[in-house]
Amino acid sequence: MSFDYQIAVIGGGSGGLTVAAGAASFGAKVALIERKSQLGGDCLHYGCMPSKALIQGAKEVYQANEISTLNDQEYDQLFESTMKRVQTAVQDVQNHDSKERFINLGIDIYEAEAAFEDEHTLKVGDQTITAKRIIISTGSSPLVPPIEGMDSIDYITNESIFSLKKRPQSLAVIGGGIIGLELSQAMARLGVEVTVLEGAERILSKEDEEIASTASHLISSSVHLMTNAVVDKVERGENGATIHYTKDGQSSQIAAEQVLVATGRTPNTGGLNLEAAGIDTDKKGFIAVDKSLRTNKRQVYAVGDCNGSMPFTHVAGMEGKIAVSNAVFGLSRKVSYTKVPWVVYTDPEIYHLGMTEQDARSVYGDSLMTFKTKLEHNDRFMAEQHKEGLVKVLTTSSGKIVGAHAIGDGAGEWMQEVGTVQALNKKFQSISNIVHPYPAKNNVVTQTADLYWREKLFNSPINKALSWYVQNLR
Ligand SMILES: Cc1cc2nc3c(=O)[nH]c(=O)nc-3n(C[C@H](O)[C@H](O)[C@H](O)COP(=O)(O)OP(=O)(O)OC[C@H]3O[C@@H](n4cnc5c(N)ncnc54)[C@H](O)[C@@H]3O)c2cc1C
Ligand SMILES: NC(=O)c1ccc[n+]([C@@H]2O[C@H](COP(=O)([O-])OP(=O)(O)OC[C@H]3O[C@@H](n4cnc5c(N)ncnc54)[C@H](O)[C@@H]3O)[C@@H](O)[C@H]2O)c1
Repeated sequence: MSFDYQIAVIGGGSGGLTVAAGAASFGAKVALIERKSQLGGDCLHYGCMPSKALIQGAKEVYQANEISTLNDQEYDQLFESTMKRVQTAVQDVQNHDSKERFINLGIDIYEAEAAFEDEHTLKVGDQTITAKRIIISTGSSPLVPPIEGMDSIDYITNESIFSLKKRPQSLAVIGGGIIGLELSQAMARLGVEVTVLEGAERILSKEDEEIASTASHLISSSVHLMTNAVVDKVERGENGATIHYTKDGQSSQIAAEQVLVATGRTPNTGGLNLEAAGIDTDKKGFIAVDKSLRTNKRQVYAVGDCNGSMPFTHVAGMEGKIAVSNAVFGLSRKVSYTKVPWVVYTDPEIYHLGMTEQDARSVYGDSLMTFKTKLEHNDRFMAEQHKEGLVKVLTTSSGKIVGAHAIGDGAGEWMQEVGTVQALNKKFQSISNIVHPYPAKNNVVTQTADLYWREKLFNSPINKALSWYVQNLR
């Protein structure tokens, strides 16, 4: 049977663009179908890029306010200029992810919504195309919880917050996960009164408990954080919305000019007509895949947010590369998430790799080794007076890294050293032998690795023999 294309990719975001460019560079005939007029997906338009631009702009406003207290008018102006800067940043990256770049790679781009007719055939607008293999990378959208009255208010999500033109006086954020906290802190720094309502016991429930509790303490200096706060109902208020919630059995309410919903993600599968191809989804509607990223239909793969694995851009990229090897070369490369880090871009940043202490303890019990350094014990953080935070690395007794976590100024950058060592299958203590420039922030990682030797030597017979040698023979 002949097909129009060897590979058809549905979705022109982080995952889809990796697959399309990779497959084309190996000589495959590729179709890329994206329903929006621009490529780039959520990360570029409503996610990573605008949020990081906003966070940086807000940080500068915060620093300006530390030097000289800003008034309302100044906050209004700075809010507007920060939002313009966000759009400029997105446009800069957009230029890099232009359609021309992909057309020049020999890819046929279709601007249309794709829907399956069968496992090799797609309806693409008013055309029909066939492909030997199809890779779905349709991403995800904000999951809006079924709270009474939600339809009656003009709530915002990550898809609309970056288009705000005017500074709201107040913002209620439903959800204290990564999106909720990154955006809450940035908005608070831009002069907005922010309240986070988190239904669970703690914010950042995927983070190590000690790290999340440090984050909670630090972020609560600018944002009002409420945990165990279950939103029961929202309604249109005089100037915005009224949010009714129950906290510790007590009903209460707050008013806010804007309400941001940040309560998780739902896959973009609605218009795909997966049933026509007989493609299975899991209970939450994410596309079910095996470790080779294949769906139950062997010629169809799914990568990125739509498969529900780990909703991060670098994961969509990693999965995209594996899907290219498997779909183009017929390999059976398997995906593994054990060495995938992430960063929460609050200030200070949070670095996360592998198991939390709670999870690792349940797997390794008393043999788990925990090495911790508070940033207040490191010269550079002392010098800069950014002493809040800590590093925590979890290893087996032989030094194999099973988890690494940190909260601190720039942690997303300097902690990756631990991730790199883990990816190279080296032991944590090997970092001790690498000379680091003084006083780079990553010295705190070396300090933590030194603790491994201290602990090992302290408990070992070699240490006792050495002490005897020094005391008696030197
Ligand atoms: C506020 C926010 C901040 C974030 N920050 C970070 C961060 O700092 N670091 C990080 O790693 N991750 C971050 N993420 C997550 C990251 O954005 C996603 O994990 C990533 O975009 C997923 O890539 P994807 O290719 O799966 O989906 P997307 O990039 O969303 O691409 C999917 C594309 O498919 C298209 N599409 C959908 N259905 C169809 C169809 N039927 N036909 C044709 N086209 C279709 C969509 O229009 C879209 O362009 C953030 C997310 C949010 C919301
Ligand atoms: N820096 C980054 O890499 C980055 C930044 C932003 C987003 N992301 C990705 O996007 C994903 C989605 O982020 P998110 O913050 O939406 O999801 P999340 O799962 O991190 O957090 C959602 C939070 O909302 C709470 N919640 C759910 N329903 C609620 C309700 N009705 N009332 C109150 N609280 C409620 C949950 O308990 C949870 O704490 C993340 O998991 C992450 O992978 C990554």
